[in-house]
Amino acid sequence: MLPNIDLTSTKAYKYLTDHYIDIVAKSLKELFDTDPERFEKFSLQFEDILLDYSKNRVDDETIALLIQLAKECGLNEAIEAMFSGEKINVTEGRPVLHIALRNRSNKPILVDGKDVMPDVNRVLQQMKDFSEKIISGTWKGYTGKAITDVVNIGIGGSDLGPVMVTEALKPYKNHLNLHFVSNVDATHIVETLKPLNPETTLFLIASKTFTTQETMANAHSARDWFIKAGGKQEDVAKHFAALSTNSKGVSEFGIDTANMFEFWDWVGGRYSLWSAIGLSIVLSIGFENFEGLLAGAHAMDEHFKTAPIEQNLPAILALIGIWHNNFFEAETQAILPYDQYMHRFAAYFQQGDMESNGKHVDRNGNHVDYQTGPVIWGEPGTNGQHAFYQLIHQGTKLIPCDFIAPAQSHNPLGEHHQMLLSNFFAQTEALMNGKTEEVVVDELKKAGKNEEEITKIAPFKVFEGNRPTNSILVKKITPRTLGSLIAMYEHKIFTQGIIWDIYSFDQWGVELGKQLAGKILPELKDNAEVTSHDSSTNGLINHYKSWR
Ligand SMILES: O=P(O)(O)OC[C@H]1O[C@H](O)[C@@H](O)[C@@H](O)[C@@H]1O
Repeated sequence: MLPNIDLTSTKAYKYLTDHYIDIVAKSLKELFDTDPERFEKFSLQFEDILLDYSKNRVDDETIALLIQLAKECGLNEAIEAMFSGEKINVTEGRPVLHIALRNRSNKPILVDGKDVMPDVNRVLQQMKDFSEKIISGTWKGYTGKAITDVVNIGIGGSDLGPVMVTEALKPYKNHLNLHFVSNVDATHIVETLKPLNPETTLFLIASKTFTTQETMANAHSARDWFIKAGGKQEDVAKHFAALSTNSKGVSEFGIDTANMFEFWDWVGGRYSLWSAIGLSIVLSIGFENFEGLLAGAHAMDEHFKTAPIEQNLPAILALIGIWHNNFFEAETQAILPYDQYMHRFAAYFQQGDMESNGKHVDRNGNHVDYQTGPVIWGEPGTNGQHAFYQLIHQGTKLIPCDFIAPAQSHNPLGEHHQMLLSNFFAQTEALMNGKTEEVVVDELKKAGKNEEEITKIAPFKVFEGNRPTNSILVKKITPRTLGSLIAMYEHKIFTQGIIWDIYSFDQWGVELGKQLAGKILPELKDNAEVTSHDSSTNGLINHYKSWR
């Protein structure tokens, strides 16, 4: 079972509250000046991933206390509970076993006394066989032509992971064109289908539940498009496959269960890219590369499970995050990849983190009296620098940032990569050191400004600095490294959920909107005046009816 704790009553939390007062009085610059070992001390390496967390407002005592906090909150016991298949997703009565999907050791993992690994391996084999046929062109469409385009229809966890990974690993891509349709806005499917030929298009209907409104609507429209273009009902089997836990729903839709790639209720949607949901990834980069991704994640799983907290990358990232979130009262966390291929990484972890830890009820069902999950956001560097970094450097809000960059580019063109990385290094340095008034005045003097001009302009050019950042430098974005990176963030989220005493693996918060939309949909069918809601909702609906 997960440990029962009262976060703010732990000894470590109380010590950290006092310790915070000492730390806020010190600047990051001072911390570096007084400790020449800081980088060595506060950086960790796992395979080809270097995490430098020295540019955070922490000292030896902070780290020791944060580690104590993790221990008092039962992190080690919780890790053991997850890996051994305990039903730690209590509100849904399920284990949490995305780690089984990438368990390359094949050591048995039991759910209700049954090893899940044979099923995991069976579906992986099915994905391998299917993808080889599609990629090699031996699988033919209804007019005998090979598949050229794959459309994944899914939303949330059945979309974001595959989109993010296929983009991040584009250098490994084969000849197949990948498309992703998620939004119920018809524009998404209409625009996607416009250039496609039904004879050479394969649809993957990706939905854990196979009941999600958006996905079902898009799947039906895709099938209508296929039939309208000349495909027959019996041809559907050659052009539609399902990735789901719901075999009944799949056969009711008309997809042959031979074309169904199964997964299980112990895989959370936002943790499902390692499951059959990853079929679009396999089709895009081939099975071997997908195995590389799984192996990277598995290696990180082993590290998370076995490394002591002080050397444990996900745990340290989580603790630094808690320090900012609960003591510095930072509301958000930026994820800033200096890699164009990783442009959906932050969007992916918006779901991963915010759907997991956006909870205000603790594991006893009581309202928490402290902050939980942060707002996650970010864009790739250097684009972000020319958009929102102004606020990070000089705004009134504290924005802890994770900077991520590969040392080796997949596109070594001229000096581009050095330019990119010079920005990566410069930003965290600038955020840490800032620019004092003295330096600003000196620069203005050198630029020939007079006293009056200097007094006027100087305040605007001062940077306070002291802005915390993590730098995550990887050798190269390969399937293995990406797998490790994703798993690192997954376990960071897990660790924080444990310490905040919340359930990270349910998502009741997405239900209310769904229910209400289900109630409103029939009210939109005719032009009768709607009066069943508040005046705003009624007013909006009736106005919509008058305009359509
Ligand atoms: O794969 P499904 O079942 O279509 O769910 C898609 C998404 O639906 C909801 O928004 C949530 O439950 C998400 O966690 C999930 O990823």
